[in-house]
Amino acid sequence: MLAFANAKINLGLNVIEKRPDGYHNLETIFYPVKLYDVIEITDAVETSCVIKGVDVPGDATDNICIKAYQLLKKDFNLPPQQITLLKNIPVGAGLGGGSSDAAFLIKLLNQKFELGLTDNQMEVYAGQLGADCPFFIRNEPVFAEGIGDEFSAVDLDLSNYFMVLVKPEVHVSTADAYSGIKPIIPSSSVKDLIPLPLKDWKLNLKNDFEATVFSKYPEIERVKTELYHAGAIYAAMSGSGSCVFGIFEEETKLSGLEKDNKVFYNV
Ligand SMILES: C[C@@](CO)(OP(=O)(O)O)[C@H](O)COP(=O)(O)OP(=O)(O)OC[C@H]1O[C@@H](n2ccc(N)nc2=O)[C@H](O)[C@@H]1O
Ligand SMILES: Nc1ncnc2c1ncn2[C@@H]1O[C@H](COP(=O)(O)OP(=O)(O)O)[C@@H](O)[C@H]1O
Repeated sequence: MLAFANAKINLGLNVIEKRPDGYHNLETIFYPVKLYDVIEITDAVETSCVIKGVDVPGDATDNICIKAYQLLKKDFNLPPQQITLLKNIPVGAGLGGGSSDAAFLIKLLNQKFELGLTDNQMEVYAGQLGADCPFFIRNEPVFAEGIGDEFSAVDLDLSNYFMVLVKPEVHVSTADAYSGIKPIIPSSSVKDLIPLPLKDWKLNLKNDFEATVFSKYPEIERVKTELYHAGAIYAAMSGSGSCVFGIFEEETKLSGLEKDNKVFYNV
């Protein structure tokens, strides 16, 4: 049985406060994008994870897919599975690839073994694997609050635009990005800015991680600048980086950017 686990981008991201548990309350829009990992589960003698494609740091036995399987196995009598992951989503990119793999594996296991879990129940399991994971259960554009796990619907459809993702070689650790941030209550909520015409996002919609991440890795800021030079209506870093996305009205080619970066078109 197969699943196609897509990436996400963040449209606006305000880090509001640090919580007593060390996590941060934030507000952002999660928007699914058409860049996919492929996950296959098959019955096996022993549970294992085989990874192909993009290199994932660490041992396959520590992969978040194994953690997702073990989490459900605690509550359900699951037979051993071979999990084959074809990794296409860049790692440490702010695209939520690992979180998506975990959420889609929960959905696959629920379907294959007819566990009868509702979306709400799967979101609770996903939340135990990472703050970003619950979003990928319903996988629809949402305004997210709390640690990124409290959702409200948002009416947003970018399918008439062209989206370009650029992944600079540098890898940004999410925990490091949060530790470099000074939380602040924003003057305007992302929720109130998103209904603005797209051409006004550039001056209004910000990602709080950009200042500290750009000062440490100027090459990421250069990518954002180049996307604007190429005609993007809006460009920003996704999440804690290092991926930068550009939204265009017309199809575009960015010949200069392909040299030092991985570029994905029309995702
Ligand atoms: C920044 C965001 C924005 O969407 O995405 P990415 O850029 O990583 O994709 C998320 O908040 C990342 O969520 P996720 O990547 O699932 O985080 P986790 O694995 O749960 O946590 C990694 C580390 O980030 C910090 N963390 C994460 C989420 C949060 N709301 N506050 C935090 O302080 C904690 O230090 C935690 O130990
Ligand atoms: N299936 C997986 N895909 C990607 N990363 C994984 C996976 N399993 C575990 N990881 C670990 O999670 C970390 C964050 O991964 P990822 O979700 O790609 O980043 P981000 O939070 O920036 O979107 C990586 O450093 C990686 O070692």
